[in-house]
Amino acid sequence: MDADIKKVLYSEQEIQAVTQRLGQQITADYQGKNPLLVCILKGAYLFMADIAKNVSDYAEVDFMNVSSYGDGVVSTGNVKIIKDLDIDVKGRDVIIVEDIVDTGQTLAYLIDLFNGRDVKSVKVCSLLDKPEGRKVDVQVDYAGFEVPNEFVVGYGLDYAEKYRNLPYIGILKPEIYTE
Ligand SMILES: O=P(O)(O)OC[C@H]1O[C@H](OP(=O)(O)OP(=O)(O)O)[C@H](O)[C@@H]1O
Ligand code: HPA
Ligand SMILES: [Mg+2]
Repeated sequence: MDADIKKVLYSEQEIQAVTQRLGQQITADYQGKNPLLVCILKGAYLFMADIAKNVSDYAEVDFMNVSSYGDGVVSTGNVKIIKDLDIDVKGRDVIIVEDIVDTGQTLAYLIDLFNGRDVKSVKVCSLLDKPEGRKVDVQVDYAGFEVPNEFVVGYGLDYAEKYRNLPYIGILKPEIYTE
């Protein structure tokens, strides 16, 4: 599978170190608050597990599946809810756990949605941030790594559902999606 990867950006070890750092920051900031960690499927499935293990105070977890890329490398701009949360977010301190913030459209949609559901607070923890991809202005409160304006895969991130199980983050060879 590595044959499709142009360059490895972050190794499994580097990702582990960053999830520890972010987990410790969240623990310090949410002492005694029982935050709700909301995993945005499918991309954040591995990151969520690592973040949750590194938050060493009480936290709850829930899962939401939203999609806007389908099988392509460009956002359709249309964020679809495939599975909603089970837990009521009203009055909760919500932390959205994302794999990547690219155009920012998914995040903007989710923040609006949660504010409309009367959360007490909503913050964002994303493994990757691609600032050059931004179309809407959104803020990432807990960010792992900045990535260049290229299509990246691995550690949860896919192209047409492939590569999610790679243990590292890499740039996908453009010929894979242009040929
Ligand atoms: O900032 P944006 O441009 O909105 O992109 C970020 C979102 O896009 C990807 O989800 P995708 O729609 O590919 O669904 P998936 O997580 O199931 O792959 C990714 O996992 C983020 O949720
Ligand atoms: O670079 C990316 N890779 C995979 N999924 C994505 N969703 C938004 N940007 C990306
Ligand atoms: Mg995807």
